[in-house]
Amino acid sequence: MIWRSYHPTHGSTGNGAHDEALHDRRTAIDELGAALRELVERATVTEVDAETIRRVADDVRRVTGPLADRPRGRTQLPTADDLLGGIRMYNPVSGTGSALAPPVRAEIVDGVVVGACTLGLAYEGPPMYAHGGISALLLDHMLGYATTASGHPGMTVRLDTVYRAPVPLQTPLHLTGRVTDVNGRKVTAHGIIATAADPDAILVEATGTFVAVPPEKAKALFGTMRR
Ligand SMILES: CCCCCCCCCCCCCCCC(=O)SCCNC(=O)CCNC(=O)[C@H](O)C(C)(C)COP(=O)(O)OP(=O)(O)OC[C@H]1O[C@@H](n2cnc3c(N)ncnc32)[C@H](O)[C@@H]1OP(=O)(O)O
Repeated sequence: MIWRSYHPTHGSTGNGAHDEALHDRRTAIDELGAALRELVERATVTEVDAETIRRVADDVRRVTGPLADRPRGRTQLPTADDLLGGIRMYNPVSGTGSALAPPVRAEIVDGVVVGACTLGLAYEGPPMYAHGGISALLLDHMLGYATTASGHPGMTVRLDTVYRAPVPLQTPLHLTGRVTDVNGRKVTAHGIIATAADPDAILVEATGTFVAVPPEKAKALFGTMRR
């Protein structure tokens, strides 16, 4: 069963005009995110001469100017986000507006979070393969998604990662995350990275411990957050 698809254009408030404007904003953010990811990837793989690189750097600085008009600080949520609905446009793993995210697409199939992405050369660690920290990032996200979807959201307090084989770049990947134990405030989850072509051959696996944040801690950590 597909329980939920994590896509930025989902969600409705019941207010037609507001929903349309929100949908349009998310679509625009999605478009800019895709363009930024293309820029990052092209800038990573290019072997053009230094003069061309400098010219592009100047051009990029010029075009980003209009985005500086209305910046938000760290206590302000993006207006396009829906925190409780799970829409985070700039999440560095799944956010379609993020230049850093692959982005991972994930959904719940029969109680397991199943994700897909392809990592470009911008994520390179050892030549031709993903940086180990990127694999840990993807798995932390998959496990966090699984704990949230199971009704036991929490923050990562521990992530044990086992690297069995290098993760190839420019190759469709298959990721999973599932909750394996709930013990009071503590939730344990497990996930893997494999290639889509051979999903049973585990390249990286991780076991994580997540802890529900008690109200007083939540207030101290997130109390200054505003829309
Ligand atoms: C609706 C559906 C939508 C679905 C769509 C959603 C998609 C959404 C995807 C998002 C996916 C994001 C996934 C990324 C998730 C992060 O990246 S979270 C960011 C990284 N993590 C952090 O910054 C957390 C830092 N840690 C902390 O702030 C504090 O530890 C916490 C979490 C607030 C807990 O503090 P505390 O309440 O003082 O906890 P404390 O009493 O010390 O410990 C509680 C229990 O945990 C245990 N514990 C604590 N630390 C550890 C440890 N390191 N190891 C083992 N046990 C530990 C303690 O022993 C204790 O156990 P018991 O004694 O109760 O048996």
